Amino acid sequence: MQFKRAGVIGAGAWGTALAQVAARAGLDVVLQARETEVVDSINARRVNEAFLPGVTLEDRISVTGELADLADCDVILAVPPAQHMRSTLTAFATHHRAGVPIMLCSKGIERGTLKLMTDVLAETLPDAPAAVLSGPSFAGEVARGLPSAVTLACADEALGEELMWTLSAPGFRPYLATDLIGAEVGGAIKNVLAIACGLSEGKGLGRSAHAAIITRGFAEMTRMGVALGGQAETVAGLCGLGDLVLTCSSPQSRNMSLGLALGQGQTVEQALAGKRSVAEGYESAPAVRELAARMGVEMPISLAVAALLAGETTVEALIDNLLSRPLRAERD
Ligand SMILES: NC(=O)C1=CN([C@@H]2O[C@H](COP(=O)(O)OP(=O)(O)OC[C@H]3O[C@@H](n4cnc5c(N)ncnc54)[C@H](O)[C@@H]3O)[C@@H](O)[C@H]2O)C=CC1
Ligand SMILES: O=C(CO)COP(=O)(O)O
Repeated sequence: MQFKRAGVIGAGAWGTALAQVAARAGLDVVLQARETEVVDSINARRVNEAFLPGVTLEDRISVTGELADLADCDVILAVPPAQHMRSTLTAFATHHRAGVPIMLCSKGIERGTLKLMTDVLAETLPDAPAAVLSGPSFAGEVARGLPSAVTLACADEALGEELMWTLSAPGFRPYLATDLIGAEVGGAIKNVLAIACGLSEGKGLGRSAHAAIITRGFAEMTRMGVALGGQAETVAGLCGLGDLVLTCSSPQSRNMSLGLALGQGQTVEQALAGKRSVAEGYESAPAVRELAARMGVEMPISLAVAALLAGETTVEALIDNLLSRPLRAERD
């Protein structure tokens, strides 16, 4: 099978950037937006002013408000915020044709159910072949054509290979994997850890603390990935370590900048006020905390962030607590 027409569900920054990638890769692209203003803005000026200002969209991209307009697409990229993945896929179910693969491009764990996005897909569109696209990739950079590399995971190797070739574009390099769980876990947890890095930055704790959070955070991410049935080597790839390094290192990240604001003394409400864009770490932190308890996985940094976001501790107490944990072997 050769893919020719891609449907992108969700015209936030990342959905719009991925529409650019698919168009540059030679596909015709139908981008579905929830907001009429986004449809109008792209139709009138070829720009998604609300979520990805300053980037002129490729001619091959058409925009629609209707999921029904994606019914004739032969591959679907699902890019809503993770907490809306279930409702989005449920709404799309009547338009999905059997066998059309769904590539999950969102990063998070569903609150309440503690499910990964592949679980949500299996429950809402059980006949859809699943793939996961995740890695270090800021939407603005990707949309402008700057180079990036991501993990593309698909249990069906032949389909994965086809999707890899289909989506590769100048400057956009998908690397294949078969381990969907490993590919998903890193992307969900790195957002929580990026908030911790932002806190450290906001408090002026220095570069050494920053590197310690990334490294010990990576240990947390790996433990959870393996506990859920993923492979450590997948978590060590672009979708895990790679994305952790990116997201923890730039205030371009919504998650890191949320942590930065909290570290500089803002409340959670102040830091999130007026924001239309999603900080997935804020959304997933309670689920990560519950999952860690359920699976018996030690994740002190992630849990500390979850407690702070829930108003159960202060930034100062969080730092004191983490620094006074018992000393231990690094590999444990
Ligand atoms: N922005 C980026 O650089 C990257 C984002 N991602 C992931 O992509 C996913 C989407 O994020 P962005 O595109 O950045 O979003 P965004 O923050 O730019 O925009 C918010 C999105 O949420 C949607 N939305 C709001 N309420 C909704 C509802 N009730 N149901 C469905 N959708 C609703 C809006 O339509 C909009 O598409 C997230 O999981 C994010 O982690 C992944 C890689 C890069
Ligand atoms: O996932 C991302 C980069 O890979 C985007 O990070 P933020 O959601 O923190 O902006």
